[in-house]
Amino acid sequence: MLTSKLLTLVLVVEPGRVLLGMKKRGFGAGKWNGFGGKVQSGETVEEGARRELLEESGLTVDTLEKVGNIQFEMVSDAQLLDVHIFRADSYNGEPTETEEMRPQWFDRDKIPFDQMWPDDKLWFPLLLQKRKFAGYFQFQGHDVILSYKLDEVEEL
Ligand SMILES: Nc1[nH]c(=O)nc2c1ncn2[C@H]1C[C@H](O)[C@@H](COP(=O)(O)OP(=O)(O)OP(=O)(O)O)O1
Repeated sequence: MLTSKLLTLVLVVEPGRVLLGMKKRGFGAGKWNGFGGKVQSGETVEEGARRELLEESGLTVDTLEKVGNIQFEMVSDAQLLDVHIFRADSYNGEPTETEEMRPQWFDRDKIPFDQMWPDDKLWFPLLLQKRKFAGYFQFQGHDVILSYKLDEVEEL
């Protein structure tokens, strides 16, 4: 049976640019990504998102907007990754390098999709346009998408 692991991902967006972090270790190391990780027992998904954002970037946010939910299946792994994606349009603090992530701003038209998870280029345009989405991606390894479904939704 497929069980699933709850994960968060936060994208901090300013009018012309997006903050990404270079993942220095663990799952997805070597890729630019939003900030996030596993939801711990006893916390809500949003609490987990705020905690991971602070741990990985040094930032806090007043408002997190739920923008996406994607399930990832890695073939030969019995556990689905259930990733809840949030957008923050303002933040407090200064982006700070941590043991896990090196933050860097990218202009909206220079997002390094070739150094990101390959699904990101499909849903980033929706996130940047403040549209909500839900999806499912089946991966072989970390670079090949075998199949996927991605839909814009009204509510998450
Ligand atoms: N295909 C994908 N596209 C994407 O954009 N983000 C993904 C992704 N698959 C996973 N992620 C995100 C979700 C989450 O924010 C992060 C993985 O979580 P973690 O950082 O907790 O993993 P680690 O194994 O490094 O955890 P720790 O051992 O707790 O540090 O990668």
